[in-house]
Amino acid sequence: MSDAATRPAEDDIDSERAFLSAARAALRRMHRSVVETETPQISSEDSDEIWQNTVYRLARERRAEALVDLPDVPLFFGRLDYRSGTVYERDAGVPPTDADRVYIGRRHVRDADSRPMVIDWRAAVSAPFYRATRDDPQGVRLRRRYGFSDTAELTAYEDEPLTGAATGADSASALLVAEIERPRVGPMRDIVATIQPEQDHLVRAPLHPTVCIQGAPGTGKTAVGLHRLAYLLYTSPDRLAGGVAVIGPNRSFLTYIRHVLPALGEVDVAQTTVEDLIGRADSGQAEAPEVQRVKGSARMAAVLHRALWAHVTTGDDNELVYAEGSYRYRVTTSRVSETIQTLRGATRYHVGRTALAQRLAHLVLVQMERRGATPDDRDQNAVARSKPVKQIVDRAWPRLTPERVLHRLLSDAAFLAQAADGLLTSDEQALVLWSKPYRSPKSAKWTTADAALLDELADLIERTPSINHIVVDEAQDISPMQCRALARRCTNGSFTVLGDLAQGTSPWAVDDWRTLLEHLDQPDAHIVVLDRGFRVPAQILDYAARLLPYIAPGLDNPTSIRSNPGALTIAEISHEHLPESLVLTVRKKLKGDGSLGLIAADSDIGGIYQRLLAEGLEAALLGTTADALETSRLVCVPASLAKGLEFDAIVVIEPARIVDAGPRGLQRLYVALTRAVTSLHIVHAEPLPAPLWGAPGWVAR
Ligand SMILES: Nc1ncnc2c1ncn2[C@@H]1O[C@H](COP(=O)(O)OP(=O)(O)OP(=O)(O)O)[C@@H](O)[C@H]1O
Repeated sequence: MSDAATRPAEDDIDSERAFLSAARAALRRMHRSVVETETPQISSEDSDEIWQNTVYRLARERRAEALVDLPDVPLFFGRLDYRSGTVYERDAGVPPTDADRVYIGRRHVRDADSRPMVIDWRAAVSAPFYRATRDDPQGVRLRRRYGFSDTAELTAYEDEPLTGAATGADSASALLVAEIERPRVGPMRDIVATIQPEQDHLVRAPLHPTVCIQGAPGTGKTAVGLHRLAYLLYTSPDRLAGGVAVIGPNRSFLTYIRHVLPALGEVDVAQTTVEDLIGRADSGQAEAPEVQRVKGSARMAAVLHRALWAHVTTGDDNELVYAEGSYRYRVTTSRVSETIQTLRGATRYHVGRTALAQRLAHLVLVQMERRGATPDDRDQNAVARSKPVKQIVDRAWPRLTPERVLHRLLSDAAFLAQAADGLLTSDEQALVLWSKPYRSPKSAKWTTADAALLDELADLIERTPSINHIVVDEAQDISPMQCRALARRCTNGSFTVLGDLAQGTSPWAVDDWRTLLEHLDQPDAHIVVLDRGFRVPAQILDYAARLLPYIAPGLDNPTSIRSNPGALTIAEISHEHLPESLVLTVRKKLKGDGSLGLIAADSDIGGIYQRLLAEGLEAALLGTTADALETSRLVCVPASLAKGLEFDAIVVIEPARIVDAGPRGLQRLYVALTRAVTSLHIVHAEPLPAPLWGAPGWVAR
């Protein structure tokens, strides 16, 4: 597009600035009018009307909040020009203009006569801003993108005429590149001004079916997922009234992305990890990967189902005798057993328990009626709650908690063998069985994998409430049992699944999306690939892609929209000089703008951090404070927490130690190598992992 870009004339910039001021004034007027309009109060003692008053008041407060002008957020970022009369109808007597201009921004702004000044980017009218091309201009004659200073002052624009023949290979927009390369400080920014066509198709894809995005590092998966949610909340508020959530891989990542949705006007979205969503785990309770793998397998669902229902028994001495005055009503053991058999497994466990009490009561009531009595619902409930009925129910269908069932399963080898027969091998059973059982369910320390099992049991016992849409980021790392936990929280809803098979580092990491989508109960999901990288310059991305044949042979090498010949440097240093060389590198890098991330094996990063502090450098250690990414430009990142993050410059220390730190080490290294926006510097004393041998062509010593 740069062939068509124009250098803005000062006059034009002035008139655009004037329009921006006018739009700001209009927004202030809209805000004032909401604040000053009296909310109709229905004066009444009636609780419905009091409720209505509250709803009015809250809606007005929310509307007023949405109309606050944020001084550092530009009110619009783009413009579409159409032939006059294409978009707006002219009022009689109003002289025609040379073009219909549609300004696109983060929200609607209208003038005093209710004519639109700025259109919300999510409105259908805004779609051509992201999608129109010279081949398919959609009526657009010119697309204009604006550049702003950090204080939201309009400083530039870039024009792209869409009339005339396509010129073939367009290079990346200068404003897009400038936006990506704008130095980072703190949390992730929205990309609403520069969403690319392939991303826009995903952002605006319908709510159903589920969309699954396989994307190389830095292709914008997270950005797309968050913008898609903002879009869906705008276009389908009623269908999402039951709730939505964003699931991220860890709390540091959630802190990193937490401002994106609020900047897009969505302040009420729950953002959490799958572990926090499920709850129940004792944080830090470690477990061997091979045990986690068995516990995370979907076969465990059938084991748990059997284990739970094994508690429902018929027995030989279940005769029910209900006494009322001098009368005795009897229900025989075989009748009781038959009732239990019909109910067993037909509903959730606790519903079945209540139903059993009611059915037994009903059998007693039938006898009362036969005797000429006319019992009603109250009598039925009294019998259901009576001691003889309760005794039978407690014996045949005991009250259970998920913890009680799982405690028994993981401590009682015979019970496990019975529940897991034909589902888990004896080796697998031995793996999951506790070597030193906890004394009681209360004293048990539950791991992350146990939490998903408890959640499964909880749902078998009582239905889990469901919401309407879940965005799952870094989904490749989620276990089948965790997928089931998500699926049951979104029974009739849909998902946006984001991930990269090459970045799978958990013991459960999948190597195909269809399997994971089956566990999420979304077999009809659309799988879409994003392979145009925005974050990482080509030199770094190509180098990291040397790992792909080893970690994800089915994936093609990604491409990058940016090239920077000096982006990658590698330094081999002796063990002895490495710490000192690292400090020098850090000092040098800090002279530039933006953020600097140091990534090393988890066991090494603490020492590196201490060394930097001892050298008087101001650094933060990720994972120790919630706001590490905001308090310092220099952040030490344990390799296991690097996922999803990005920094302007990255230093990766001792790649071989990152690889050797545990299973899926090459995948962890791939994540570490792909975090840089501008430059990646690798420092090592130990030999590099074999796939990285051989000079990439720009090695620094
Ligand atoms: N259209 C765009 N305009 C501007 N910046 C973009 C665009 N798309 C992506 N980016 C930027 O590229 C970077 C990478 O985006 P994002 O984190 O969403 O990628 P990802 O695919 O989730 O990466 P990873 O797999 O490494 O987590 C971010 O800084 C994001 O803002």
